Amino acid sequence: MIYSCTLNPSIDYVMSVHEFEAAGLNRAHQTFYYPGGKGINVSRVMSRLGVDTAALGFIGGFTGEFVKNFLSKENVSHQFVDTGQTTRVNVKLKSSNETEINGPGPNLTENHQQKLLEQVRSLTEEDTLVLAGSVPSSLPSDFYNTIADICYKNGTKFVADTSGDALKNLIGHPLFFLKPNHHELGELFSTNVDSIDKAAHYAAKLLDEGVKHVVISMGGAGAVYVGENKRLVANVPKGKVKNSVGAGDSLVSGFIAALHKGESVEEAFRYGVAAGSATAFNDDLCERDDVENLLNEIAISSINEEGINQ
Ligand SMILES: Nc1ncnc2c1ncn2[C@@H]1O[C@H](COP(=O)(O)OP(=O)(O)OP(=O)(O)O)[C@@H](O)[C@H]1O
Ligand SMILES: O=P(O)(O)OC[C@@]1(O)O[C@H](CO)[C@@H](O)[C@@H]1O
Repeated sequence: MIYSCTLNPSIDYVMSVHEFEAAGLNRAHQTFYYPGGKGINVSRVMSRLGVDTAALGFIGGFTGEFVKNFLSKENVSHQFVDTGQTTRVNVKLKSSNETEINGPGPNLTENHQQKLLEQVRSLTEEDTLVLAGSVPSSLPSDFYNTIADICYKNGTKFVADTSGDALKNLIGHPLFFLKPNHHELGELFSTNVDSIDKAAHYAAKLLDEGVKHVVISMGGAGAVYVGENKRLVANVPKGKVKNSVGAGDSLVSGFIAALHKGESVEEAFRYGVAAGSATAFNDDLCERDDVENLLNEIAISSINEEGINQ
């Protein structure tokens, strides 16, 4: 089973405003409410792609009820630890560009933490855990590492999608899959990753640190895969970007879902990029048909010492 874990879920309140004016009264012409948080997005996409999944994490209050009901309606299983505190609402403001305001997290006690860690301890080598998103400030800063260590001990495949210190502290742990975007990769190595070659170069360093599969997403500029004896590059399909929220999570989900179905690394990479773009071209997260309709538009080439090999 593929589990996701979201330490800091949300309701994503999406507001579209024609011409946003800071410090003025703006009226939205369209609004949506979605369950949010990176792990939850991974599970929603996973389920749409036909792979069994369950969402773990911390949730509470009336907003938490909304998230749970929404997931249940979509047939996404969930086993959240109840915090008794209102899950945050993250504002996604769409106008000529996108502005996000993400709320803080809940106050999580030792008891909450132990309940979640107990669930992680019950996973086996048959399972994959995708831990994704920010760490509420009430948790120890090495909480990702604690979960990574439990997974390593139990043979559970561990996938992480986070940034900043949580990402930095994880380096050196054996990870099954990591998908930083090129900015996050640059931050890790204190450099500017502004080309496919540089992305492949620094992604390979993550392999040396024990990561099995690395994908570097570069927004509209393509994506790079680096794994054992393999370096690949993908273009992204052309289309009108409506929503970048959850595009990275969709890539993670598509890649894991395809590998889980027994696809090759090349096909899983293509599937992941298609899922990312299908979400970018949609108001909500991608549907399976949207993803599969884009597969033909994505070319995968290998990168060798001399550059890209068509
Ligand atoms: N302009 C674009 N055109 C087509 N696809 C895109 C575009 N921007 C993003 N995508 C799709 O979304 C994927 C993830 O994008 P990006 O590199 O922005 O990741 P991210 O920063 O992790 O995303 P997020 O904004 O969800 O956090 C890309 O690999 C691609 O598939
Ligand atoms: O505050 P975090 O945990 O870093 O990110 C949370 C978030 O922005 O990430 C998802 C998109 O990737 C959204 O659904 C959600 O609102």
